[in-house]
Amino acid sequence: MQIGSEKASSLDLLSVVIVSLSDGYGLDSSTGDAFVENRLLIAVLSIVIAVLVGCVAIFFVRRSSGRKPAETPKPLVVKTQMDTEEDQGKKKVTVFFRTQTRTAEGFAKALAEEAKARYPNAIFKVMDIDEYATEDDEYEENLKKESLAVFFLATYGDGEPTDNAARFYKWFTEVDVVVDELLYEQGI
Ligand SMILES: Cc1cc2nc3c(=O)[nH]c(=O)nc-3n(C[C@H](O)[C@H](O)[C@H](O)COP(=O)(O)O)c2cc1C
Repeated sequence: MQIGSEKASSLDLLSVVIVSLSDGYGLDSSTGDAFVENRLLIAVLSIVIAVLVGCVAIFFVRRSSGRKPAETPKPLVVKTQMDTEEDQGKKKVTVFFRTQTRTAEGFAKALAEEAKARYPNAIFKVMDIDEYATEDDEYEENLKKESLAVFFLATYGDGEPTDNAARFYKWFTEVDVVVDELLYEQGI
């Protein structure tokens, strides 16, 4: 080790520290000596590690710079068979049911099956009236889109609607009053 005459390398400095530490803490002096003797090996290992770290860094930098910015996903528009058929100008017929013990549902499905077989140019759909709309306004909005609507509605008590039709029944009777008033005003 030549400190003073030539500029000391960092390995020289490390050797001095390890030798003095091994002396100072009463460690086996061979530890420090072994380090000093294997300086070349340590130097080579340090270079190899530095090169490896550099390669890994370059790899990550290239990978991140090569990545395209995330594109905003386009809304997925899937045309259902129903949409396509509607585009072709087919009539849309919905068979509604309201039921307590499923008799009306059975009738609605039977009618739709029979009608499908007889009228291939129309689209038939069977639907629980309770699932047709979530808001009252939607009944009118959706019904306007139907070419034809058929209702199988079971009644209970004194001609009262079933539980699953209470909301539709309320809307329908209110609309009925409005329609009656309009007809009355027009003298019909
Ligand atoms: C307790 C009870 C009350 C009924 N009340 C009426 C009624 O007020 N008016 C009516 O037309 N039918 C009434 N029905 C007949 C049902 O509407 C009929 O059985 C219907 O097919 C039942 O349909 P669902 O199985 O789809 O619920 C009543 C039936 C039961 C069992």
